[in-house]
Amino acid sequence: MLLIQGVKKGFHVGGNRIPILDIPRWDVGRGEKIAIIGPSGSGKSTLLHIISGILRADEGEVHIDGQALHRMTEPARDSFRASRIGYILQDFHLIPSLSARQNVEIVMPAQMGAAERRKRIDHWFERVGLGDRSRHLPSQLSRGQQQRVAIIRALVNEPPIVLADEPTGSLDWETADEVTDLLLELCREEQHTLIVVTHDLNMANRFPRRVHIGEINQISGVKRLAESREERAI
Ligand SMILES: Nc1ncnc2c1ncn2[C@@H]1O[C@H](COP(=O)(O)OP(=O)(O)OP(=O)(O)O)[C@@H](O)[C@H]1O
Repeated sequence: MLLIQGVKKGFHVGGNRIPILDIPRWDVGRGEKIAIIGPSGSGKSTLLHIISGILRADEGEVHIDGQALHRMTEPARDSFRASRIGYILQDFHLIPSLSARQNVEIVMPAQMGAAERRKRIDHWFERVGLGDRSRHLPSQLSRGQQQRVAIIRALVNEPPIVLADEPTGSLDWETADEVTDLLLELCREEQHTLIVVTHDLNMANRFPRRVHIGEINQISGVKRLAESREERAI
């Protein structure tokens, strides 16, 4: 479902290229649920950005669901992301002036009829236990409830792959556990592939597969520093 091959990514800072990712090959099967763990600055978010097409790798290939992301133009990647990838962030990124249900509705296909849209939204809000809250503004919801709305928004278009960057990072531990269980449950029901980046070992331990970023990425912090020094010396 996901294949990354020969991917390299670096950032230019002050005239030097700092290598961040060097991934010979990483394969993820359809429906897998994976938690990626590893130290701060080791490239976990950068990896998610490359999988989602927000960032382009300097070299290498990214295939999702049979599509070659690395060959797409930026607008094509944007539209692929909108329709085929669910993305969940630590800070929810809900639009404050829209109700919870409107925050979901804006990502749904424009050609879908109003009645069908309403039915799907009602179903999802019931499913995550927010049946009576869908007309509330984000500011009227708790953080855990806001993350549930963000989860609906990520899943409502039935993307084959769901990516989450620290989805429990701003929740207390009890709410974090609830949100983790809900996310895993929904992704199991719908057979989504789920890749989560997290510092929360409690969250990671709930996943059937945990991967340390060092198993995927050949560049460690020490190597990164050494390589940027070498490049500076040339
Ligand atoms: N746009 C950018 N320009 C320069 N350097 C960047 C840029 N984005 C990320 N970096 C650097 O790339 C490295 C990896 O960042 P990334 O956010 O992927 O790490 P991470 O493992 O997700 O960290 P954390 O766990 O703290 O979120 C860091 O050293 C960061 O400073």
